Amino acid sequence: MELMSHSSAFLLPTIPPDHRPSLTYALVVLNQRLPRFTPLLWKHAHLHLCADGGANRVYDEMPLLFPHEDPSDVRSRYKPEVIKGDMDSVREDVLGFYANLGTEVVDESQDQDTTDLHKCIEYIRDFTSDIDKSNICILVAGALGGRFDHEIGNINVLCRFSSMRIILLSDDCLIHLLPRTHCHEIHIQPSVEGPHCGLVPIGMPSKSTTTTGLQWDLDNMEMSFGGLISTSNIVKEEKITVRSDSDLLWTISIKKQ
Ligand SMILES: Nc1ncnc2c1ncn2[C@@H]1O[C@H](COP(=O)(O)OP(=O)(O)OP(=O)(O)O)[C@@H](O)[C@H]1O
Ligand SMILES: Cc1ncc(C[n+]2csc(CCO)c2C)c(N)n1
Repeated sequence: MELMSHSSAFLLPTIPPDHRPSLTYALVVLNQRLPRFTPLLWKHAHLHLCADGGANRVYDEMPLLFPHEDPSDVRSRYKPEVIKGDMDSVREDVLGFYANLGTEVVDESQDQDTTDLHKCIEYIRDFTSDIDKSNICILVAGALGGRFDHEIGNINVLCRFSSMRIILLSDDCLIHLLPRTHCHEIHIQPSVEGPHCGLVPIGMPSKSTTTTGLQWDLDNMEMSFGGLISTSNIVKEEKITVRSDSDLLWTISIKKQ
C-alpha cells in the first residue's frame, strides 16, 4: 500500500527547504473569527480564496492582527484572488473594495445545496491541472468552533473531496482525513502542535486500525461511532504511523505560543 506523508510545516514561520512532501498551499478563509496565525497561512499560500462572508473577516480582522499599521495598508496587502459563495453574507462595501483591486467574484447564489466551502474547493479543483492537484494542500481557516451544522458541513467536505489534501483549522486544533487507500506517516512539529490528538472513523466503522507513536496505540483494533473512538490521545514520538481499513479523521491540538 502506498505511503502518504503529512506535516503541519505550514504553521512554521519558514518551511524547511528540504521538507517532504513539498506541497503548494491554497488558503480558504471562512466566515469565522480569523485564527491568529492567518497571516502565516496567507504567506505560505499561492492562492487565497474567501468563502462568501470570509471576505468580511479578512477586511475587518486582518488589520486587527497588525495594530501598529494603517488598516488600508494591511487590506491592500491581503487581497484574495477569489471570493466565491452564495453571496448572502459578504457585505457590498467589502465586495466593492476587493473587486476594485481585481479580485474575481464568483456568485453562486443559485446553488443552495452546497456550502460556500464546498464551492471554493470546487473552484480550486477545477482550476488546477491534474499534476498540480496531487501537490496541492488546501488550508481552511476558521473551520471549527462556532455553529455545529457548519462544523459538520466542513468535515463533510473532507469526505466529499477525499482525494484532495484539505486541512481544517481553528486557533485550537486542526483536522484532516487519512484515506483508507494509503498508509500514513504524520510528522509532528512539536514547537507548534500536540500533544493532544484523536483518531475517529468517519463514514463507516473500522475493523482494523494500527498505529505507532501514540500513548494509547491501537493494535489491529476495531473503532466505531457508538463504540471505541480514540479521543484525548497523546503523541509520544515525532513520527506517528496509521494504517486502517476505514477513512479516519486525524486531529491534533495547536499550541498557543
Ligand atoms: N460558525 C461557523 N463554524 C464553522 N464554519 C463556519 C461558521 N460560520 C461560517 N462557516 C463557514 O464559512 C462559510 C461561509 O460562511 P457564510 O456565513 O457566508 O455561510 P452562509 O452560506 O451564509 O451560511 P448560513 O446561511 O447557513 O448562515 C460556510 O460555508 C462555512 O463553511
Ligand atoms: C437537505 C437540505 N438541507 C439543507 C439545505 C440548505 N442548504 C444547504 S447548503 C446551503 C447553502 C449555504 O450557503 C443551504 C441553504 C439543502 N439545500 N438541502
